[in-house]
Amino acid sequence: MRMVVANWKMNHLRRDAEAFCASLLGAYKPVDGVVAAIAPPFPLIPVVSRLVAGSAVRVYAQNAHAEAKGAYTGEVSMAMAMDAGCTGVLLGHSERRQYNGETEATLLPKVKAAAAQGLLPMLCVGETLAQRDAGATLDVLRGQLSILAQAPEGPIAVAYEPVWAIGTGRVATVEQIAEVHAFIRKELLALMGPRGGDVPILYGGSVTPDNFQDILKVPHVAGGLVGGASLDPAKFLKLLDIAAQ
Ligand SMILES: O=C(CO)COP(=O)(O)O
Repeated sequence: MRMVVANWKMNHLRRDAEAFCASLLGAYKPVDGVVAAIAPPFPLIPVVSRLVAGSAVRVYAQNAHAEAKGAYTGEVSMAMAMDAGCTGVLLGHSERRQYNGETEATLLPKVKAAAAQGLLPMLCVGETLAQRDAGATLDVLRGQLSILAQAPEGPIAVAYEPVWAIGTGRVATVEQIAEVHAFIRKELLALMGPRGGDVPILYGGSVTPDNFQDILKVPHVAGGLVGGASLDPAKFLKLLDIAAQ
């Protein structure tokens, strides 16, 4: 199975989402074994969900809270995300680790809450440039993945996004991706047992239609988590086409 996930981050207003979905759905031909998902900002989740209803396109949240409800001003629960039309949720994106203090301690309850709600948790991991330069990449990833030793039952996905490749146009080399994805697979098997072999591992970081084909050829790469290029429906469609090949 392959996945192409559009992470819109904090971009687009309703009119942009409407135009995007009109272009996408006008040309999108679902292919067995290729999952297409859009992760819009919270206010656009119901908008996009309504627009893609009846199509094969899935909607994910970019984050959600671990608690079921209560006095958490500004937060959105897993149940709310699902109620608005989501089937999955990104967790631990590097921007949330950087700006919102997400750590393994906050992420494990979120992974559990997502799974309990029936949302696909997609745990994002990745090293900074300083960590890579210090030779600490695999240690950092080992730490970020460690919470999956307590992974709940049910499907789970992982996205490897080297922080230095996000929004920089500086894509990781296929050798770098190959090394890390093989390492992540080994860790998942060690942490989760045989089902760690089935966890899709996506690559993210300056994915474009120009480099996606080569990235998908790397062993243990199950797709792309795409930021910038996913804002353009033509590019998102091209990425889906490439994933279908
Ligand atoms: O962070 C990303 C997706 O979650 C990657 O963003 P870019 O594709 O813009 O580098």
